[in-house]
Amino acid sequence: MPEPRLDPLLELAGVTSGYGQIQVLWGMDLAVHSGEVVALVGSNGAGKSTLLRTISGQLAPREGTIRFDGRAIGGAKPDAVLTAGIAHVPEGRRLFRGLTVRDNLLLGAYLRTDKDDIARDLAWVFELFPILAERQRQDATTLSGGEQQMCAVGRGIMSRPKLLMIDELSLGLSPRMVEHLGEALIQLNKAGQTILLVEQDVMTAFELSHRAYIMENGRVTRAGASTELMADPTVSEAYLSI
Ligand SMILES: Nc1ncnc2c1ncn2[C@@H]1O[C@H](COP(=O)(O)OP(=O)(O)OP(=O)(O)O)[C@@H](O)[C@H]1O
Repeated sequence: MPEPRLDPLLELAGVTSGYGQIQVLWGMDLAVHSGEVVALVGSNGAGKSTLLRTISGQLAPREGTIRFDGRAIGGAKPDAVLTAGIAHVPEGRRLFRGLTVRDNLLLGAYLRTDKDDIARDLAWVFELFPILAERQRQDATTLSGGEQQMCAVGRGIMSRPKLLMIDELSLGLSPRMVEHLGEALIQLNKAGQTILLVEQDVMTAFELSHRAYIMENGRVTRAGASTELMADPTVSEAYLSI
């Protein structure tokens, strides 16, 4: 994996967020540097998806700041966040029924006008996931679970994001498929893509990332280099056995 640069591309400081009366995030601090893969792990309900929704503009932070690429983006609408360069691959893939794989992928580029580059990026997605090229005329919702995840990640890539956020890469997939997707993510990162990965499978998360944050009840409880967290007995006792 390439060495990350030092300037934070994404920086959260003291972010609180939630739904109506329910507060989920309680002062989140987090940084992602250009070139890094950063994993966010933690048990069910820790607030990982809520954090991604708060970054991508589906939820507005109640307190704290979110800076991306040198600008404050906290509270910006989803389209503005996407235009600023953050793509969010949601949990559950959310592909559009009645649209082909190709059209679902092209939807990721709906805010772009650079036709030649869009064609080049589509070819790149097909290089990363050759099965999608084979199935490009098929209704995307008839793909297998793993292929749907490839299509969802591909749709994220099609916005040519500076930061690609993926919620639960491995959810419901076979170990072989998770390995295949993981290899594609490593290839993507080697090509320069910065990635923030939410992942319940802690081993997969550590293996794919440079650094990781462990979240519990809406707060960061541990953070560090993934290799160090993996080797830490208190972490392995708490997370790697489940
Ligand atoms: N739309 C919503 N309305 C109200 N509460 C919600 C909503 N979505 C999530 N929550 C609550 O927010 C808390 C955090 O959920 P979130 O999905 O962010 O956790 P998570 O860490 O991603 O968990 P999981 O790994 O199970 O997806 C949970 O208590 C959940 O019930």
